[in-house]
Amino acid sequence: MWRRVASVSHLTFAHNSTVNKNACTFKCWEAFTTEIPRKEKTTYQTAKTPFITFVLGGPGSGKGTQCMKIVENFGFTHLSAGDLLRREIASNSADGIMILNTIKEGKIVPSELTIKLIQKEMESSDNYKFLIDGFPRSEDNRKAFEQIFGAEPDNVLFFDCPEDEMVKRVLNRNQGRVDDNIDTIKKRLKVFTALNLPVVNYYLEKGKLYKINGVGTVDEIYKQVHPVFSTFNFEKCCVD
Ligand SMILES: Nc1ncnc2c1ncn2[C@@H]1O[C@H](COP(=O)(O)OP(=O)(O)O)[C@@H](O)[C@H]1O
Ligand SMILES: Nc1ccn([C@@H]2O[C@H](COP(=O)(O)OP(=O)(O)O)[C@@H](O)[C@H]2O)c(=O)n1
Ligand SMILES: [Mg+2]
Repeated sequence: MWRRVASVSHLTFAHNSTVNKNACTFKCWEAFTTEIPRKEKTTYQTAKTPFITFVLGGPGSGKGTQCMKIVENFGFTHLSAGDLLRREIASNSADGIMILNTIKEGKIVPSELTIKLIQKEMESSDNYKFLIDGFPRSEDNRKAFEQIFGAEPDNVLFFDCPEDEMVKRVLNRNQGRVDDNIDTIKKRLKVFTALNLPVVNYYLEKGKLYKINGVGTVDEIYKQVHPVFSTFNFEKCCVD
């Protein structure tokens, strides 16, 4: 039932969310009903079960903003695929120019490259709760992740936001991004509809999708997000 993935060696992956949830519940029980000797605590911390949430939504739908609030409240590590790719451009890596051109065109960077960056961050993290923001952006992203990690996300958030609202937000974002201009936004919206919505539908059919109304104030939207995670009792059981 459990599989250890060699490349993410400090994390133990479960095959489905039920198993993961039960593992977490068990740890809560353990932590609050027994005096745990130091040795057992160490064992628990080295055999962590990762909890993975994919965060999906169109450009400007509020993914990054809501991720910050989830991090504050539940102690997740936030991995934004776009931020990791932009960091790769800034580091003048061999792939930097290709990534820059792809982002300028609003297209999707080859899956293996994005996954390699995500994987590196997960490997170097002591945490086991990960928000993977802006990924998977295509069925190819999704399938490649499953193949490389041998795991699926525990749950998936989808911020549903009308196009005119997303365009307005992106044009006001002021982060100096090469893709936050009207020409690239139009391309990104087309890519979102053609390539990302099939991923959203895939997780909807699997019963893993939490569709969030992305219109309203940040706090109003977060009110819908909080219950998705509070059911897992992270605040109590998952203090690192
Ligand atoms: N609920 C909201 N209402 C208005 N503006 C928002 C809201 N949520 C986020 N923003 C702003 O919209 C822009 C895009 O948000 P961001 O979180 O970066 O979205 P995404 O990561 O989905 O592209 C940012 O400038 C952010 O401050
Ligand atoms: N999985 C991903 C995520 C982002 N990207 C690229 O990075 C760009 C910016 O992604 P982002 O997630 O930072 O964008 P927002 O939705 O936050 O505006 C995308 O438009 C793609 O060009 C990608 O190729 N593959
Ligand atoms: Mg973002």
